[in-house]
Amino acid sequence: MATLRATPNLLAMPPPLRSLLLTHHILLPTRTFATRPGPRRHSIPPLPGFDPERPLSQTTEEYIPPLESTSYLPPPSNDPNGLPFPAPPPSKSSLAQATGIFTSKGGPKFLYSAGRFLELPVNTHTPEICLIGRSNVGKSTLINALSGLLGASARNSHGVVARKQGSAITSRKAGCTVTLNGYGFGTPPPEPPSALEEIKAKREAVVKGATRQARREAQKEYMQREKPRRYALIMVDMPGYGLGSKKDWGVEIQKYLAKRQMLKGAVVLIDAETGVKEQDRMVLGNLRDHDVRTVVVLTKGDKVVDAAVVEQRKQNGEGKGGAEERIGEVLLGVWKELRRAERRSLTWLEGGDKGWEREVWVTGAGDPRNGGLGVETARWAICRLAGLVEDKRKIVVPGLDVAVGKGKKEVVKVEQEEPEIVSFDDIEALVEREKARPKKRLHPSF
Ligand SMILES: Nc1nc2c(ncn2[C@@H]2O[C@H](COP(=O)(O)OP(=O)(O)OP(=O)(O)O)[C@@H](O)[C@H]2O)c(=O)[nH]1
Ligand SMILES: [Mg+2]
Repeated sequence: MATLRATPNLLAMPPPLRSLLLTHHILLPTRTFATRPGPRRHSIPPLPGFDPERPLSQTTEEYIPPLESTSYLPPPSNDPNGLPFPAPPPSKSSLAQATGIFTSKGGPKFLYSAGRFLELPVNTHTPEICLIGRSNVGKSTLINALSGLLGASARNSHGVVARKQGSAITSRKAGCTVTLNGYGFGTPPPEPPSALEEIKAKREAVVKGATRQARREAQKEYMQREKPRRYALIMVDMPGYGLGSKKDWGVEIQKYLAKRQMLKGAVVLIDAETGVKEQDRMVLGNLRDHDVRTVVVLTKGDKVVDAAVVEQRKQNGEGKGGAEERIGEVLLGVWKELRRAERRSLTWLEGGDKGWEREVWVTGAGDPRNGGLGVETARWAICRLAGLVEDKRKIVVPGLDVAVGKGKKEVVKVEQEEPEIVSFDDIEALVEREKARPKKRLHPSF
């Protein structure tokens, strides 16, 4: 908007300057500070049965639970149909315990962003779990959902707001996360009295040392002491592999998997829409080679369910459609890959302490209905992997007794698909290779 506010003053100016200043003042718009309304936000009508405040366990009447369960076990060998077995959920108190760890202290605390393994802060006492998966599979979205962000907010976490609230940045474009990002969750258990006593003694030695030299040494020791634990759990969001990833993705991640002292396990995310891909096979092989305990979580389960519902409605009205079957196919593919990877190791075994867990979890962290599909149980699965909750379930399969809880005897024997015949020479070569494998060494800074 042009303004003539300065014209009277211009008359007092020397004539050669008047035309110049007049042009400047009349033709150039001056800045006004009037407040303009911002772009209008569209309000989306809520979906039937959608209540963002409601936890997953309390479903509304209209809401159709999309799947029978959010975790599945491989089909028992006596099942003629060979369908994945829906596992019963953990107890409500156990789920609440896991949710408490992820959502206490008002959510996660963004701790660091490291481009290289050597840039990672030393961690000697907090259990650490890493999220690993192809680019765009939903790693960052899952971190947000685990920490309590609901559906749409978990997947649309961008810009300054996300940075301020410490949530993981997500994007539709593959290759969004390019560093190892650490997030701290929950309150740690109180330090044992002996640890507190030790710190007190070290502090006293700094003041009461007999000589100056002794006090200096005590000070050095006090500064190098192990700092008290600040979080119950640290989750590391990794850069994705495949499309949009950096060329040297593998180098730093391999170092991390081989040397990170407090790494309790890896959560491998697999897209429920596309299933296992070549790069996932490579990663399962890496986890096997480094004996990292592995849990598989399917992401974008909501999309599979939605596609199945749409198809069902087109054909003959309401219903869940073939969601269970579609997810089931992917699950069978996952177990097949895990068993294929297992064949090349003598230690990374099904159900083993350093192997892979047979229970696979289904999530749809970006699903706005009821705050995300399977998020609550995924929290529990991660806490179990970190050793923070105990599995007390006793799962009974008709005709078989399958116990998955800690310390219970495993009696299920699942038949291998595509049995592979291995010669004695091959077995001997495998044993030799295992013996020759260098022992896992700790990072020099630990
Ligand atoms: N419908 C649905 N969309 C999801 C889900 N999880 C992630 N998405 C979408 O998938 C896209 C990628 O999500 P990110 O969380 O950024 O994926 P990422 O694995 O961290 O990707 P990189 O950082 O590139 O490795 C985003 O557009 C999300 O909205 C889900 O469970 N359901
Ligand atoms: Mg990411």
